[in-house]
Amino acid sequence: MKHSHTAKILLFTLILGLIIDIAWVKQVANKNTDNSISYLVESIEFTLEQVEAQLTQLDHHSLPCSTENRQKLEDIIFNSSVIQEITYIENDRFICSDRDHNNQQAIDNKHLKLTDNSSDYIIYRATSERRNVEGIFFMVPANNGWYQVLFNARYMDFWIDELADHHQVFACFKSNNDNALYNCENKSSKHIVYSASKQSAKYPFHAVGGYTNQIFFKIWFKQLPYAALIIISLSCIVTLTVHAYFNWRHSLLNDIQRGIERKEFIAYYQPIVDANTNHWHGAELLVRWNHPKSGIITPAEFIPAAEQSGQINQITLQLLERAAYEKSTINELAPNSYISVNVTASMITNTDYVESLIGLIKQYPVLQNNVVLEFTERETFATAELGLLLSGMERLREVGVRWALDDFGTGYAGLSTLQTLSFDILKIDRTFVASSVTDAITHSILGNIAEMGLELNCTLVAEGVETAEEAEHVAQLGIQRCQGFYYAQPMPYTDYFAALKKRIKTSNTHLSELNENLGIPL
Ligand SMILES: Nc1nc2c(ncn2[C@@H]2O[C@H](COP(=O)(O)O[C@H]3[C@@H](O)[C@H](n4cnc5c(=O)[nH]c(N)nc54)O[C@@H]3COP(=O)(O)O)[C@@H](O)[C@H]2O)c(=O)[nH]1
Repeated sequence: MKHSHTAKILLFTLILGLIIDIAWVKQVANKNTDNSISYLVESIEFTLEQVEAQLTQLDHHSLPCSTENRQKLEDIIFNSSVIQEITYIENDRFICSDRDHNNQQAIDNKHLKLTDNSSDYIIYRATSERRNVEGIFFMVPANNGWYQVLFNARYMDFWIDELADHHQVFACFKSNNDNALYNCENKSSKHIVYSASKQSAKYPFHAVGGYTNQIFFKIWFKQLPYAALIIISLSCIVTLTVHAYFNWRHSLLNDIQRGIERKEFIAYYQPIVDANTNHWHGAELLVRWNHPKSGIITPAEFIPAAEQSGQINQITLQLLERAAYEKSTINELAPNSYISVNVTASMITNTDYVESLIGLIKQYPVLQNNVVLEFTERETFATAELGLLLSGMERLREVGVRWALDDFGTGYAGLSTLQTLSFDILKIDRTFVASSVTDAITHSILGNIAEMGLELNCTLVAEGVETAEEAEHVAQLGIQRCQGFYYAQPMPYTDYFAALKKRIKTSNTHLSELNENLGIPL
């Protein structure tokens, strides 16, 4: 991998890390705002509840302005640092307060305007003419009038300001008729990124809070050193991993290419067996890489890379060419047996590649009428490609190729696709075979798959048969052929040839007779 690519990945991951960090901080700040606003509303509610509780403890059977009650009002004020005065009001007149007794003074019009609704509680901010102070007036209904509690507005402003600052939000408190109890215009007027509002469940006020650009960047800068450390570390790890992966992949692809040039890819043969007679009808060729340093390498380690890079096309041609030589020897024992080779659907939609397969089969007549090509149902049959696939399959049929659908039952091919492509063989995926013995549902699915395959006039092969029980089970369902470890593991050509020979010898039958038996047509 080039250095410039490494630098680009590093830059990309750093920018991505920063974007994720900003999104994350925003997410946290939004959540924090919602919680903070709830907390602020609860704090104010708690203060008001405490005052209200003290007022309701007063003796309402006696007159609100009795000496005893006024003494209690004085005690409430004495014990509070924020309440400046409590006045009892009736018929729009001051009746008494903690200080004055029965002065019957009329309430200022300004207050009257705010107290003309019928709520249980009233809260507003105004200047007290009598006391010449600015305050928050909280009015609690009592007897036939109201207790008017005067909170020191400056103290409340300071307190709310501190709470908001501590929670890193701006906060405003407003009465329900939008009279500001705590004015935060200066703080919230500009560039609000997020705001939320919460209504008090009990008292007629609500809180609005949120954060501006300025607050957001303050929060963001505060966490930046830690975030930067994490972002830089993760970016380095991701870059190094990607770098290592591409280097590994690059050297794997180079190695595969070298393997192709030196013809290191060979086929292992796994017999395909008659479910009733145990005769070997043919074999599936499974590729192995005979690596000069690592020995035999299984397909899982190189097929995905080879398929992605397209190198699988060359490998398959080499495998078939080698199989042509091997098949000519096998023909001495079983001339009618077939070999089954894995291809991908995309190979068959590639007309040039189809022509090279045809050329190879024509070059080696031993392959004609003896080759089955199989591709997996897991590959999606895109509708646009179905036509190409069909014509590729037809072209290859002309040189005697038969078609098998691998992993049948696990993919997306619908009935109409199966009918259109008209496979000769359906290979039932091993997952259905394995659990059909123990699981009743899979058992009936396997039965249905078998029925469907037979209706489509296909020869059925059960894949992955591992036990005698599974083999018996498969035969009972009318599945004609089996493949799996119960019969034989995939093996090198020489072992396969020796095993085939041994089977023929021990059967104590004439070789010519056997050849006829082995070659049961597809
Ligand atoms: N495009 C190509 N793909 C190929 C080629 N050769 C193989 N492959 C695909 O690689 C996958 C893995 O193959 P492999 O490791 O060889 O495994 C095969 C068998 O060993 C295994 N198998 C067979 N019987 C049993 C069994 O009883 N139990 C069990 N657990 N596994 C068993 O199954 C694999 C064969 O699968 P399938 O092809 O679906 O018949 C595999 O997907 C191959 O397709 C190639 O040349 N080209």
